[in-house]
Amino acid sequence: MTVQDPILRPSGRRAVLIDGKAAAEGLDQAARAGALELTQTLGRPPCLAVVLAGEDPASQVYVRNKVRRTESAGMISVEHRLPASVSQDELLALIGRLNIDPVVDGILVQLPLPAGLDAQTVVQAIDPAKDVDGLTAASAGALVLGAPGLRPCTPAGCVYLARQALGDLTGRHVVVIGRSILVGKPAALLFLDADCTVSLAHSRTRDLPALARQADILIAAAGRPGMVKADWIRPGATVIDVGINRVARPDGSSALTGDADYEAALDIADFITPVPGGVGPMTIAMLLINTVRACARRAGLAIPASVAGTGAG
Ligand SMILES: NC(=O)C1=CN([C@@H]2O[C@H](COP(=O)(O)OP(=O)(O)OC[C@H]3O[C@@H](n4cnc5c(N)ncnc54)[C@H](OP(=O)(O)O)[C@@H]3O)[C@@H](O)[C@H]2O)C=CC1
Ligand SMILES: Nc1nc(=O)c2c([nH]1)NC[C@@H]1CN(c3ccc(C(=O)N[C@@H](CCC(=O)O)C(=O)O)cc3)C=[N+]21
Ligand SMILES: [Mg+2]
Repeated sequence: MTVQDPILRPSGRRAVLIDGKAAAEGLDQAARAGALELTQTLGRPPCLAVVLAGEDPASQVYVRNKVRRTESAGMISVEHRLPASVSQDELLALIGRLNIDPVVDGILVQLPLPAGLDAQTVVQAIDPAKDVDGLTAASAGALVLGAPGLRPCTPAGCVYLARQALGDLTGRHVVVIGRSILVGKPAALLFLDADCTVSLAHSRTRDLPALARQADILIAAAGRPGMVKADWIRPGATVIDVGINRVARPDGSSALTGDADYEAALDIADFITPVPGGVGPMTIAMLLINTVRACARRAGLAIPASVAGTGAG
């Protein structure tokens, strides 16, 4: 009898990649169909306003992608670029104008904000009806209560990809690493809503590798490249890697990498999301879906059938 390495999958089969880019393209098409329907009913397309303060290069890349995909889904994108020196009051005044602008359906304030600005104050100024990031107190409260509302995009993307790999998620143990307001905390609530058993881990969690090994679905959202080692993963688990880390390569160029030791994880997990091409594209897809939903709700119309089953909430 040969003794199997308890970690390595006996068959030697490698994990199946969950293709977030393909899933996101499907959702973009759904958003496009919904946007077209609303355009015909309302006589104007759904509109997303993106507020970008400062010059953070990563934020500029994301915002460019958001604008491009919003427009190719047949929606209007209005970009508001402000200098890093913008005052809190100027930013709040802009939010106030966007809140009362009848043709603006969604408002996204790109985070992080430059030093000196208080992100919570600015985000909480957004009209909850236009809160396509799902970050206002009203949206967070609706998520806790299980009431209808706009759900945070990245966590909604994680649930969507987990369902794509596994189907029904009932009873699965989900371990979320990271408790931020943007990702970890709402991800825990959304998986709870999907009838999973959820553990929410963070930097003070004791023996995180042992907890992670209990996960059927491991959500890595700590922002620590390569943190999730092979022996943190239960053989056959699903790994959803939210981390977006830019790391320097020996030749001086830079590469994008997630929070999992990806190459090693391929031998242990059954399903894994790559970085890039995993959760990242899904975040933008859910933003487009939320913009369609916000537009329909604001107009008192039913959510278009093409997007009704796609997002969360
Ligand atoms: N794919 C996408 O669309 C998106 C990707 N991201 C990426 O996801 C990652 C997380 O983002 P975000 O939530 O905003 O980050 P934050 O820095 O706001 O939060 C990180 C969380 O991870 C926890 N953490 C950090 N280090 C450890 C550790 N060693 N062990 C356990 N927990 C740890 C922190 O714990 P504590 O609270 O105790 O400090 C904190 O709760 C980043 O890489 C970010 O770039 C973010 C948004 C969207
Ligand atoms: N208010 C707010 N809402 C956000 O949702 C928000 C934010 N602020 N601040 C920053 C984070 C990060 N984020 C990403 C979105 C898309 C990709 C994405 O498309 N990534 C591509 C690669 C992009 C690249 O090459 O850099 C991929 O993973 O394949 C990544 C990360 C949204 N965030
Ligand atoms: Mg297996």
